[in-house]
Amino acid sequence: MLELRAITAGYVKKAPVVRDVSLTIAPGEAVGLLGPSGCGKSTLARVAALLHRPDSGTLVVDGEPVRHWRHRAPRELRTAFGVVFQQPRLSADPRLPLRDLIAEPLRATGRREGLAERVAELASGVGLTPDLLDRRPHEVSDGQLQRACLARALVLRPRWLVCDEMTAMLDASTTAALVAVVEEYRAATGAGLLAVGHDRTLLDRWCDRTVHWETLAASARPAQAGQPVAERIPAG
Ligand SMILES: Nc1ncnc2c1ncn2[C@@H]1O[C@H](COP(=O)(O)OP(=O)(O)OP(=O)(O)O)[C@@H](O)[C@H]1O
Repeated sequence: MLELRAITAGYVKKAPVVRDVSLTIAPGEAVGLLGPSGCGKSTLARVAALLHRPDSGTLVVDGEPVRHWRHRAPRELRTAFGVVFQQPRLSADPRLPLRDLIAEPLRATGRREGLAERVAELASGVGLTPDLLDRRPHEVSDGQLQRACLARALVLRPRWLVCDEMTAMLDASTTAALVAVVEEYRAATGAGLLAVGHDRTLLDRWCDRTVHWETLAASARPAQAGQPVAERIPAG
């Protein structure tokens, strides 16, 4: 279970961009998060993935309240999350060939055994041909780089995936391919998913339910009769 309880977070102490927001994702569940640009979706996603410390509120991961974020978080908790961002070029070291980019988390956590095989298996899974693995980010397309970033997010076999507008820059066929990779991984491992986006149709198809930003702050307070706190839309 991933529980964001009454989270307030932002970048300037007295002007939080996320105020009193609560959201719970059940084990294995896929939740889509929709909302207008600039409302704070990415900030909340970063709190959920241990990348941004909230000003107040509690994040509970699989029953454990989180006390530390970023490099201070315990490694086993940090590696429970795989994160993919909207702009792969901002999250990829431009010096690394794609094979090293994908392997980065394995090296950083000292898991070198079977590294080459794991990278090859994931690269093939996300649709990267072997010749692309020797190229650096500036030598591949956005879609190819995003495939590598997704492989990197999966390489440590996370229990939770946070996809923050993962497909916003991509065409329809690459979008479908990346969503299929995420869903295959989730089917095989039971990982839960928070998918942030603007494309309601995509999120409705992809996720078990889609939540609207406007309803999230209300869910921190007792719901009033007749007031929906989240919208459940059947997948497909
Ligand atoms: N590093 C930062 N420093 C200061 N302000 C920031 C920072 N990152 C985001 N913000 C501000 O916080 C607010 C929420 O940003 P956030 O990226 O969480 O929104 P979002 O809902 O994900 O938007 P979008 O859908 O456009 O990606 C915005 O007003 C943004 O300008």
